[in-house]
Amino acid sequence: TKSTRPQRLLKAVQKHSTRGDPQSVISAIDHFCRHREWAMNVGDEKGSILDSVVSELNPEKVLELGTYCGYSTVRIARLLPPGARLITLEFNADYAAIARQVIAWAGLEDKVQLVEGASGDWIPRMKEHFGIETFDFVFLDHWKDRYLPDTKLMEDCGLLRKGTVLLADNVICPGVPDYLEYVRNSLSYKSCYFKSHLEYTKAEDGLEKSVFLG
Ligand SMILES: Cc1ccc(Cc2cc(O)c(O)c(C(=O)NC/C=C/[C@H]3O[C@@H](n4cnc5c(N)ncnc54)[C@H](O)[C@@H]3O)c2)cc1
Ligand SMILES: [Mg+2]
Repeated sequence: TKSTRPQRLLKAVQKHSTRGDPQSVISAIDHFCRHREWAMNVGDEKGSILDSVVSELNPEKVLELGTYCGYSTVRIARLLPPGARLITLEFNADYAAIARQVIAWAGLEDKVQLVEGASGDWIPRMKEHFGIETFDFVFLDHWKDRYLPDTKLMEDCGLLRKGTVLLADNVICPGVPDYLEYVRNSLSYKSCYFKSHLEYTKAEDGLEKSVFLG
């Protein structure tokens, strides 16, 4: 039977990158998406902005919503200090299976916990199941109509603390108008927009960085 795009992306990683070398995995995926098949990874341009936000923050506890093939998981985890942990949620079993192999190939499985399930089910269980008090950094890149409800759910579950940084992908394309309106107008957030482009294209897109003020 015909392979899927994530399966072909994984093959490209295994063929064109070095096991245990996260940067080569990132470059292999970007090359595949630019020259073979576009895929909805945050990409190299927005990825550099993601890198700078993570490097500046040096987070211990990270949550990623929407793993897909694990590209941004690898980008974030490669920058985390020893002992830091990234929990990434993915409810599509096929994507989760590919992402696990990409993360393992990059040699980052010790820093990453991929949880197969829906954000709405797992956010309320973070404390009792993973012993998480609060997150230092959250990367939102899942279905766009879930950004706002999941942000409110994280607030309600006490998972955000003064200074927690939320970074949201695709705030222009596909766009997340309800989420943007919320974080830009709420007194509980200090928000700013990083203008960029939709991965591997010339279309405008960007990341919204929102600091929770408590
Ligand atoms: C019009 C238009 C269409 C597409 C684009 C291009 C474009 C560019 C982008 O960077 C994009 O991120 C997207 C995009 O749609 N991303 C959605 C990403 C979902 C992944 O997350 C998973 N997931 C979704 N909801 C949940 C959930 N609750 N709990 C756990 N996992 C979830 C899914 O299983 C997928 O693994 C699209 C641009 C413009
Ligand atoms: Mg995205």
